[in-house]
Amino acid sequence: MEIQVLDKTFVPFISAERIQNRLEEIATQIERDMQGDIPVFIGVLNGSFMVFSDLIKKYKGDCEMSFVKMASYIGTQSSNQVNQLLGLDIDVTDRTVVIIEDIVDTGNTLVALKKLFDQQRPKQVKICTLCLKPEAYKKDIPLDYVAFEIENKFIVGYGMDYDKFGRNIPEIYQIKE
Ligand SMILES: O=P(O)(O)OC[C@H]1O[C@H](OP(=O)(O)OP(=O)(O)O)[C@H](O)[C@@H]1O
Ligand SMILES: Nc1nc2[nH]cnc2c(=O)[nH]1
Repeated sequence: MEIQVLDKTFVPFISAERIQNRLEEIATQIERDMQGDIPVFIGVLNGSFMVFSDLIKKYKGDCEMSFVKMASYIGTQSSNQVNQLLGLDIDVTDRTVVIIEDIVDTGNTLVALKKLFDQQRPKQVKICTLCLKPEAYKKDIPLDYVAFEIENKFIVGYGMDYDKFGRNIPEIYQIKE
């Protein structure tokens, strides 16, 4: 069923069930990769709040967590300028950091995040994203955990907004063109 968010129409794209199944697999993969390390999960607000919450509930090992807040998108377009709105409140020196994103698109946000974390000399920084748009992503930062590779079209729901609306939709919708 199509939905309307503000002036745009969206069609169903990734169901809540598919999201949960992939997050289960990724949580298991991260646990296996940690090899005794206690990771610090970092959620990138606002968009990652749902994926962060669901993923961390599926992670069985010990972990710490915190959030940073970055913003680059205006409407359906990347602004090419990433602003840090809320900084890091945890010392990640010598720690394994797992950054959790809802989506990697141009990668501009990721570059800003990587810079922010590398300043603190962590042991390693792993990147986890629910969605990746491979056609749009032209940066060379490797992505460690990708739940869904998607085409280069705007999506909404499951934490992701269109002009501040639609974040509360429990599954992902794609723009109808
Ligand atoms: O790879 P990029 O082109 O940088 O796009 C990805 C970023 O865009 C969205 O955030 P946004 O800036 O819209 O802020 P939000 O999380 O508050 O929605 C999303 O949550 C990612 O952080
Ligand atoms: N809501 C939303 N935010 C994004 N940020 C980068 N790409 C997207 C997208 O497709 N949808």
